[in-house]
Amino acid sequence: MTPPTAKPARPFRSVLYIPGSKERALEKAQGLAADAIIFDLEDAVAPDEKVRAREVLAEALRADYGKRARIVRINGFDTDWGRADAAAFAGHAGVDAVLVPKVSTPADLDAVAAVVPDKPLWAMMETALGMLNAGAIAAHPALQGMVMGTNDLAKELGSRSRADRLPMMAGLGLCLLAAKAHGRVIVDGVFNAFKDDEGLRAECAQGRDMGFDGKTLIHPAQLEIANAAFAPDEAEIDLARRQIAAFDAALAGGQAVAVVDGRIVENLHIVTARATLARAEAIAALAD
Ligand SMILES: CC(C)(COP(=O)(O)OP(=O)(O)OC[C@H]1O[C@@H](n2cnc3c(N)ncnc32)[C@H](O)[C@@H]1OP(=O)(O)O)[C@@H](O)C(=O)NCCC(=O)NCCSC(=O)C[C@H](O)C(=O)O
Ligand SMILES: [Mg+2]
Repeated sequence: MTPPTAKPARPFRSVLYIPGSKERALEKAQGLAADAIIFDLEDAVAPDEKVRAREVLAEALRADYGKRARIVRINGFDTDWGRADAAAFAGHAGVDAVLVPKVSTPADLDAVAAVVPDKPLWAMMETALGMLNAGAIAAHPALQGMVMGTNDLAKELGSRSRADRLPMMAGLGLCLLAAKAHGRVIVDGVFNAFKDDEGLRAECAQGRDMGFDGKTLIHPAQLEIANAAFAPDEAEIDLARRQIAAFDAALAGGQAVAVVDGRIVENLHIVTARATLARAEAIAALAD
């Protein structure tokens, strides 16, 4: 069975990691303004806690998380826990997708898909080999989304942390191209300094400019900034509406080009304008 992997219309502006071992945080997340939650069994859970966290999470996911997408990050299949994690959440009604860490080749996804044939998979993009194979990974039939793992990538590269993320750009760009080419969701990596709002705002703006669908987060205090950064603002919505109206009028007059605010508007710009309005509607629908 191949699970449906077409890019969902739902927004993924804010994707919050929650350690699977933290009951209080698991409960709190039911009321947080996250578009999606990554329930983590991998790096946020200590080795001695892995088995308990799996059991805690399987129970916690029976609760109502509303419209938030529920994604479980399992341990790798090269660890003592990965296969049992996958088996525990295959067929679990409270799980929308399974996130596979450190995906380097499509074969890493094949192995998990064999154990979890009923769920879409997401891939952590965080190894150098994964960057080089991004196109083949994005093309995998079970894949729905990609998550940048910029901490692990920096570790592999031996790069330094910079505000402009210059050392990350090749990897971010390769994964973006791959995700867009195959119609997958792609969300940016975490911003570790979770008390630095200005730094987070700048990194969200950069990610949005590049074309990411949203940002992964590590603390509830980061939600509002990501939700705002990855939503179309009033000016973008207004421009999209005016572009569509002007283009329709141009077409009615037998023209294929309109001009709005001194810039040309052609068919391709209307595709973007309609996508902006659709994103705004999908965000509004979350509140219904
Ligand atoms: C970073 C933290 C360790 C901070 O924890 P803490 O000091 O407890 O924070 P606060 O006291 O400010 O917490 C306030 C309340 O918020 C709740 N809380 C905290 N974090 C979360 C969360 N992530 N989700 C839901 N709720 C959360 C606390 O329970 C408090 O609630 P209350 O009791 O009602 O006051 C901590 O935030 C944390 O553990 N964050 C997640 C870290 C994590 O998941 N890391 C792994 C993912 S990052 C990664 O691996 C990326 C990738 O693989 C890569 O390579 O880059
Ligand atoms: Mg990682």
